Amino acid sequence: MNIGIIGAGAIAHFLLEKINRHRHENLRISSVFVRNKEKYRLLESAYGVSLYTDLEKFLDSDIDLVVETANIDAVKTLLPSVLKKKDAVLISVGALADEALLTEISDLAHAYKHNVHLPSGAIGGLDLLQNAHALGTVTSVSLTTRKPARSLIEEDIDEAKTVFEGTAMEAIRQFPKNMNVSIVLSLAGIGIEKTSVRLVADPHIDKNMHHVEVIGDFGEATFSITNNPLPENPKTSYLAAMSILGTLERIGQKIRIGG
Ligand SMILES: NC(=O)C1=CN([C@@H]2O[C@H](COP(=O)(O)OP(=O)(O)OC[C@H]3O[C@@H](n4cnc5c(N)ncnc54)[C@H](OP(=O)(O)O)[C@@H]3O)[C@@H](O)[C@H]2O)C=CC1
Ligand SMILES: O=C([O-])CC(=O)C(=O)O
Repeated sequence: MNIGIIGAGAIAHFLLEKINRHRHENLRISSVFVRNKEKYRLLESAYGVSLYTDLEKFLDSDIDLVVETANIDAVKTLLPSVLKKKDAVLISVGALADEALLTEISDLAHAYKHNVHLPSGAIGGLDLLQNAHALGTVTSVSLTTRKPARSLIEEDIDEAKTVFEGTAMEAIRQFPKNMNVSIVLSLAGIGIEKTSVRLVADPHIDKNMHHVEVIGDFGEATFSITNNPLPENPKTSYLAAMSILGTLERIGQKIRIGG
């Protein structure tokens, strides 16, 4: 499968390394959509990709699918055009907290017969949550995220501090680079207004920690992960980048686990 990536930051570099540098058996990144070609010129020789600043030319290049690794604004402005021509994988899932965009995306995906894949990102347990929610019997979903203080706030603190407590909707508004996990969790479960979130800035940790609690008729489930950060962007967990690779590998499979 030939892939086009939007964005060329920490996650994009992870994918270029794992797919192109290590010569992935079934995947190849051939096109990268950027805002500034000069800034990313080295990618062409390092990974054998072509850079594009023109979205239509990028979409008409030799790609089967588009992977977004940019940010929420890029999803809002670019995804509608992408879906008219290609399937898409999104990591800045927080964009879909915007109900109007979610409806537009869903309508376009149906009209143009394209799929939108949302990787689980820096968390897990979404299969359980989706199954438990199938009959509408999940009563509570909560997420507690702890990140190194410097990823969340500028002030120096000595003790862990709750910097946000509220709904996933408000969490992604206030922390668009850190709370995408809360939106994929909401979409898999009971929704953006009902999923509760606590975000803690902790000066004593160097990993991104997520703790999910789900309660419903099925019983109760908890899921905790301590994520190593991506060196190029410590706000972003290594697993988030890996989850895109996992999603891409599963797209072509005939036997799907937990699907
Ligand atoms: N779902 C999840 O669990 C997670 C989601 N994320 C999200 O993934 C996204 C990528 O993360 P990461 O790689 O660490 O981020 P980086 O900041 O390292 O990289 C972002 C890249 O996107 C580019 N970019 C921004 N806007 C556009 C645009 N309109 N068109 C083309 N390129 C653009 C930037 O380029 P430029 O040089 O032009 O600024 C940069 O190259 C972020 O939105 C992050 O919040 C991260 C972790 C977990
Ligand atoms: O990478 C993480 O741990 C989570 C993150 O930034 C996000 O969800 O936006």
